[in-house]
Amino acid sequence: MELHIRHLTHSFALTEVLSDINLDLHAGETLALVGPSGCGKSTLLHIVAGLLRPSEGTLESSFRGIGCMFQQPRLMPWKNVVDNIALGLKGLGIPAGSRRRQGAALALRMGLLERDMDKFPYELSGGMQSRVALARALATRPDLLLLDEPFAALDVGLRHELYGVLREQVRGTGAAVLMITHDLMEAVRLADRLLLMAPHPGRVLREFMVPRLQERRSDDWIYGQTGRLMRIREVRECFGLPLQREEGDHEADPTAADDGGVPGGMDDGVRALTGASANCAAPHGHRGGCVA
Ligand SMILES: Nc1ncnc2c1ncn2[C@@H]1O[C@H](COP(=O)(O)OP(=O)(O)OP(=O)(O)O)[C@@H](O)[C@H]1O
Repeated sequence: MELHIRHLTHSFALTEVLSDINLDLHAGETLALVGPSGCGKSTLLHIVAGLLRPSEGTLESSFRGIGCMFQQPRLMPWKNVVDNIALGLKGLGIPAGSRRRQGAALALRMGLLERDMDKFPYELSGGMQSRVALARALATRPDLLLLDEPFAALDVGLRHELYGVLREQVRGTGAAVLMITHDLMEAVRLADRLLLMAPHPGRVLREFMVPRLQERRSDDWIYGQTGRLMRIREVRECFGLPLQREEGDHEADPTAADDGGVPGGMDDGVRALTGASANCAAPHGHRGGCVA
């Protein structure tokens, strides 16, 4: 199962918000879209979800089931927690009793409590609503998950717990994940690849890969790799961060040897794949070559 996007462009009225987007996603892979507000990440996700038709370009997908979680939880106000989570299961022909059991089990995995099961969305905090929305996206065990800032409303403890739930689900189903996050550290923790997007119009500036296996990514390693990313000029410029170097800082080089002490000296740290189209002629999907 795979998704291929080629030369995708999208405009709202006369404003081009996405320009020449190329993207590949395969089963079992997690791809994080990162970039400043307004660079078109959600628009791209909506297009992949089939909610928007791109102005130009092609999108080919062989994924069969899509689970979505958008920025707004979009829960059904007249359904309680369990029924919101189990919404998609009805379409799969699962009987009501079993739907409720599966919905309740997922709610518990999301850290919700027995007493929350019958609550309606207006009775839930923002974080609880987003957990219900994430549970709903996972419930049908889709082979493609589209997640727009799924952990944004959660405290750090819950985040960690739900990272585990997502990882477990991906491992169990072999699903591909296309996720948006504003948190670079989260992207380094969860993704196999990162697409750095820039605005006006929204475009892919650079692609990074994170070769290290997720279970081997310790907090220290993640902090270190995020620090490396944050020192790359293009990343700083993209987020409007000041271009200053502190004494003792090294020029950022995402291909540099990993500082996590990998046995055998193998480098599995974050590394740049394709470069900015302006200064790198490598076609999309080319591995290696262009570095920061
Ligand atoms: N339905 C719409 N009609 C007109 N313009 C839109 C519409 N949806 C989004 N836009 C515009 O498209 C651009 C990209 O928006 P989008 O929500 O995709 O960005 P984003 O990168 O997801 O932002 P954020 O990180 O703040 O969520 C913005 O300039 C936004 O104003």
